[in-house]
Amino acid sequence: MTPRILLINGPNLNLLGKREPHIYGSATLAEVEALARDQASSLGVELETFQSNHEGAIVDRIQGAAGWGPEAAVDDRTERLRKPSAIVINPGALTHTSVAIRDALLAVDIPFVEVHVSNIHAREPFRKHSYLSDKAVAVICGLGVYGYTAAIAFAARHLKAGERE
Ligand SMILES: O=C1C[C@@](O)(C(=O)O)C[C@@H](O)[C@@H]1O
Repeated sequence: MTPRILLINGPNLNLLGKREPHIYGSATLAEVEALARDQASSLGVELETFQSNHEGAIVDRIQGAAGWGPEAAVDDRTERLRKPSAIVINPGALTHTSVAIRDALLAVDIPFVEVHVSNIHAREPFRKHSYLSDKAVAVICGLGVYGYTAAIAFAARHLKAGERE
């Protein structure tokens, strides 16, 4: 079965290209997702994308990846669970606050890569702490939106072992 990667973006990342372009660059989220989709298809993996400004919606989507909760991910055709082999997540500001997203990622037991467009260590002190980094397979920050490309390439190559039906 084709490996699947779930790309999640948190609050305000729908404003990529508009918000603080000197920090986040000029590419929009639609462009980032389109590039990620092309990259995934050339790597032979399926990609799902999800963005929300709401912590609970992100928790629901993560639970759904394991077939739990209101967003349970079931293949339309086969009705079988399509659990992703990896999650690539930029939780935005929730990185620095959300025990709930940490707990959801640990509950579903899907390896994840944490991505930040900016270098969170070169900004305000409160951005240095992440509730996810110690549980992430890898953390990428400061590469601009190329960070998503690097994360997907890594996930496709190294996290296929977690492949499940
Ligand atoms: O919204 C964001 C975006 C961010 O995750 C990044 O991609 O650099 C960094 C966070 O501190 C910030 O709140």
